[in-house]
Amino acid sequence: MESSENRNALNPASTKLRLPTTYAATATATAPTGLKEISDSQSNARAQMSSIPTKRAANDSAVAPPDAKRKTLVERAGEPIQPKSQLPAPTPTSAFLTGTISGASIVQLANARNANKTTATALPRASSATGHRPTYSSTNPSSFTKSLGPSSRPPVTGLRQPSFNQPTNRSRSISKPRPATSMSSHGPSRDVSVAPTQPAPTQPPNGIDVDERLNEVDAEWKVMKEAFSISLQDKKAMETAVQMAKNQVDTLEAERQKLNERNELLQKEMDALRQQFQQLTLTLERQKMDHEYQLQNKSREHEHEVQELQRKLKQESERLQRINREEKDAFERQCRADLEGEKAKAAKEVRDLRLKLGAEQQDINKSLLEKERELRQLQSQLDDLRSELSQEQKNKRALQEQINEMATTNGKLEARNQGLRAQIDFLESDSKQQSDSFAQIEARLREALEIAENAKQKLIKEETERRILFNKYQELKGNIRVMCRVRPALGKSEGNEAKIMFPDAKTSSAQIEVTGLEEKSSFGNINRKVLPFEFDRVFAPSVHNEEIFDEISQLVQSALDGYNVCIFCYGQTGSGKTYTMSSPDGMIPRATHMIYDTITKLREKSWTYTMEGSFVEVYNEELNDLLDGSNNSKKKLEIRHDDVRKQTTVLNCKTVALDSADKVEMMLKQAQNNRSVAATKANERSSRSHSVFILKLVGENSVTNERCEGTLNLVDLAGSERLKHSQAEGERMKETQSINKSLACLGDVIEALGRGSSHVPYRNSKLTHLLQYSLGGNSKTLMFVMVSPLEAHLKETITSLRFATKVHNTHIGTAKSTKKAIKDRSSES
Ligand SMILES: Nc1ncnc2c1ncn2[C@@H]1O[C@H](COP(=O)(O)OP(=O)(O)OP(=O)(O)O)[C@@H](O)[C@H]1O
Repeated sequence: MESSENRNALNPASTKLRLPTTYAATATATAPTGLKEISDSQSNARAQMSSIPTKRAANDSAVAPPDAKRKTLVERAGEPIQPKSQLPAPTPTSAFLTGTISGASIVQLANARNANKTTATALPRASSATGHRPTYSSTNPSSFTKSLGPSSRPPVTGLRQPSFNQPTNRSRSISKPRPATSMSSHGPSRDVSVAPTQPAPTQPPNGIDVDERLNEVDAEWKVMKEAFSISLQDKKAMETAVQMAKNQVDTLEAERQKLNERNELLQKEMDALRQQFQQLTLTLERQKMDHEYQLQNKSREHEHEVQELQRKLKQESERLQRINREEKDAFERQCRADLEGEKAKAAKEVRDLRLKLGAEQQDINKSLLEKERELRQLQSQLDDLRSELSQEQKNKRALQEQINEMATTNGKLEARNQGLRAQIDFLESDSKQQSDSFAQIEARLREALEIAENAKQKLIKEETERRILFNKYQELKGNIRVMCRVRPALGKSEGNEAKIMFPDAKTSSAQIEVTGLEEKSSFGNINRKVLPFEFDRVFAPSVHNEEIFDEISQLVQSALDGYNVCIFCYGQTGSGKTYTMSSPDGMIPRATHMIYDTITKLREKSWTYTMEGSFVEVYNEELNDLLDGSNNSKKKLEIRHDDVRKQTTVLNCKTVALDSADKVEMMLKQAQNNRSVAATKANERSSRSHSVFILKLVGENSVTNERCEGTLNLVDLAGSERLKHSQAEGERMKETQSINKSLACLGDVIEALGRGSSHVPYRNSKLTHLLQYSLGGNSKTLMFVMVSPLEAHLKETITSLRFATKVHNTHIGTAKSTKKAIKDRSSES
């Protein structure tokens, strides 16, 4: 792509305009690149050229302005060199100017020319004015060329003719031959033009010294010659530059031509394209019209098609609706037929089922009869087992007697052995008779030992059998048993006693009848209902703890046999729970004493037992260790269950190894002190928490390698009185609410166990969570419902008895149905 500068340079018009100022442009270094390159090759000329315009300018200012038509040196340099014959005859002015281009001599010559123009006589005046004498002798300024020729040279009188070829001493420097270049570059006409510079020696009229004049002329000549030489050099450089410019112009002209041609071509192409465009526009217009026409046609066609399709669709839709209606009718007919068939089939099935049910009903009745028979058999079995048990107990006693006998026999034998040994010693020195008697004695001794060993083995076997039978017996009695105990009135200060009927000691009845509160009938009569309640056993106020314990000792035995046993006392405040459980002759001390005795006896049967006790309370749904007196360092107790061993442990709870009976008493005392006690209006010193005495029993038999792990839980529940009755407030009210909630949870758990529910809500309260493995399952539970004998407590007594009845009705075993029947009667009455 060409730059704008180059494009300008290539413009012929601009080039033409610039050409006259080439030198000035060169001096200011703004010439086009082509020119600059050319000038660079002419370094010498360029240096001189640069000075030329300055000189010329100086001359122009000094010399009169030239004729307007006259061409400048540069212009003329651009002109082609004409043959000599064509050259115009140089005017004196031009010849003069050609010879004197620069320097002060030119000014002088100009002055001289002006002087010549005016008058020939003015020359001396002018010379005198300038201080120089005129160098021209010619009086005809209009024919300057003629004066240059040798022929025209005027003769010099009395003077030696100056010769250019033979210079005199004065003009030695001038007469030196000019350089060949200088000479050769100028034609002969130039030589001719120089000739007029030789002044014709004239004799001045006023007698001026000719030699002096000649010297002056020589000097002037010399100056002129030098100026001429410089001018020639300038001319040559200019010619070269002009030539180059011409070349450049030619090149540019050629370029311009090319560009013109190209421009024309492009113009033509543009015209062609314009024509093409017009044609295309026309074509497009035509095509557009065609398309629009086609589009309209298509649109019309599509409209027709759409109308056709809509018509077809309508027809198809009507056809499908018709088919659908027909199918629907057919399907409805089919469905009705099927329904009728199904109905008939179902009626037949109903008839069959009725027949079948009748048969099944008969079967059920039969099986019911059979069950009743089985029940009777079981009852008789139970009786048999009971008799067996009594028999076994008799056997046991007999065996025990036998063992005792054997032990005495063994002692006797031992004594006899001792005697025999003495006899042996005595008879040691004796003969054969002595040794025979000794052998006899030894054999008898072995026999006696063998009998003793057999008796022991039999005893162990009997013990195992006894355990099995005992457990069966316990199971038959029911795994949840409820007994009722009514405490005696402590004095008249307590108030009137309620009317309670107890069972006759001679009968096996376990029914208690409580005469209820006064009720006013609709006729205004005052009635008192008699409310009967039946439990596994009822203890009258006269019954002591000893007799109570006799009843529960079997459960303690079960704990020793490896069962989890839970005995708890339930009842309102002051009904005798703590008395029954923790008094000095209560269940806890008696149980531990019994356990000690049994453990000691069981040692003979190769059973070794360890016993650990802990005592905790549940207060406001929080577990507290009753054996840890230091309240500050109390750690939070956590319940952990071992699902495999069915055992419960309380983390961070103090456990005491009960290796002596004294430790139990100490433990109970400490627990009593630590137990949360608070005063309520219902009882002066009332326990407001549930206390649980946990006895862990682990037994191992070294002979049979048996191991048993049982737990005995003796629970003293908090008072069960209702919130309204207790008139508790603030903290007491919170305690009472908490107690009631946990007792309700206990009832729910027992109820769920009785129903055989898959989910037993043990976790609903801390108490039931703690006793999880001692309530239900394979464990044995006994609940004592404690009753106050006072009239004032009658309402609470009835509530407690109803709760206990509910628990009692969850009995598992053969007695359950009987008890249920009794319960139904009681509720009816
Ligand atoms: N069988 C009984 N023979 C003699 N006195 C009894 C008998 N039962 C309870 N008592 C006495 O009755 C009072 C209240 O008994 P106890 O403290 O055992 O009641 P409680 O139900 O444990 O009350 P709380 O739940 O408030 O502890 C005590 O003085 C106790 O000695």
